[in-house]
Amino acid sequence: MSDDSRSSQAQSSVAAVIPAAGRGVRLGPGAPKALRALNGTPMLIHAIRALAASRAVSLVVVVAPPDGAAEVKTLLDAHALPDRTDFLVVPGGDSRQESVKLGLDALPPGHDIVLVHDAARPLVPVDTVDAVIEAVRDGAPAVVPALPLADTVKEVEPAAHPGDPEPVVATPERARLRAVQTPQGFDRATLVRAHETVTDNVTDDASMVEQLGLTVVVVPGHEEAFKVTRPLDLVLAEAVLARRRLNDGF
Ligand SMILES: Nc1ccn([C@@H]2O[C@H](COP(=O)(O)OP(=O)(O)OP(=O)(O)O)[C@@H](O)[C@H]2O)c(=O)n1
Ligand SMILES: C[C@](O)(CO)[C@H](O)COP(=O)(O)O
Repeated sequence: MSDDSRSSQAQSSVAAVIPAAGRGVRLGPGAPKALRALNGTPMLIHAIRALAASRAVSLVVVVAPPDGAAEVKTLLDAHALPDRTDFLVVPGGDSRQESVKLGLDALPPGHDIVLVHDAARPLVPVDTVDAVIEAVRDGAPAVVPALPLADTVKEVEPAAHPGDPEPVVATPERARLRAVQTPQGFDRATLVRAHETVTDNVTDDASMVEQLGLTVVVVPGHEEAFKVTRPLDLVLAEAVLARRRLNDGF
């Protein structure tokens, strides 16, 4: 990338889309996952604060549960959030991909870099957010934070019937595998094109950019950017928050 284009990217403002429309089936019965409390505060508010902690982020688009946009607007009004950040709330869709697309469609002009961040990753540190933004500003069309795996991974032939044993097909070389987190960062035009082009249902936005044949760059992720998916993740999230409170001297 030339010095000129790098400096114009460096000044471009960053918007974040936060898909928060999921039910949280794997977490068990209750309110939509993003609205459940962690240390008394909704997970979504933690996630918004984590993104808005980056001084580069000037707009956050929250993609609310389809029937929960009004409730989310009320939540945003009721919690302290940075003045320098603007907020929009839009209703989401049936899949994460659809929800992200609805958030993208609501983005006003003027934001050339877009982050997509799961509400279900409420504790991502601001340094990770900034590292993703910096890599996009350095010219990568798509950037994902990721960590090496702790476990060996097996590819299996999925069971035809529940309870049947699953034969192992392969053991991928672990050193080449990464567990991918969010926020994922994109040159906005690339992300829009990916969402307009790719029709299969995928689990993250970066894989849509891969399907366009473009390079996706990995930056170091963070253990605290884990996704709250199952009940034990709530225990871990509360423990991380308790440790942060101790470290902050509260
Ligand atoms: N229709 C959907 C489904 C998911 N998400 C969001 O995508 C993120 C990652 O999804 P996941 O952790 O799988 O959340 P859920 O879909 O809620 O979880 P589950 O599959 O257990 O129901 C979450 O912030 C979730 O709110 C969304 O905005 N719209
Ligand atoms: C985007 C993501 O968080 C990256 O790890 C993940 O793919 C979301 O997957 P889920 O099936 O919606 O939990």
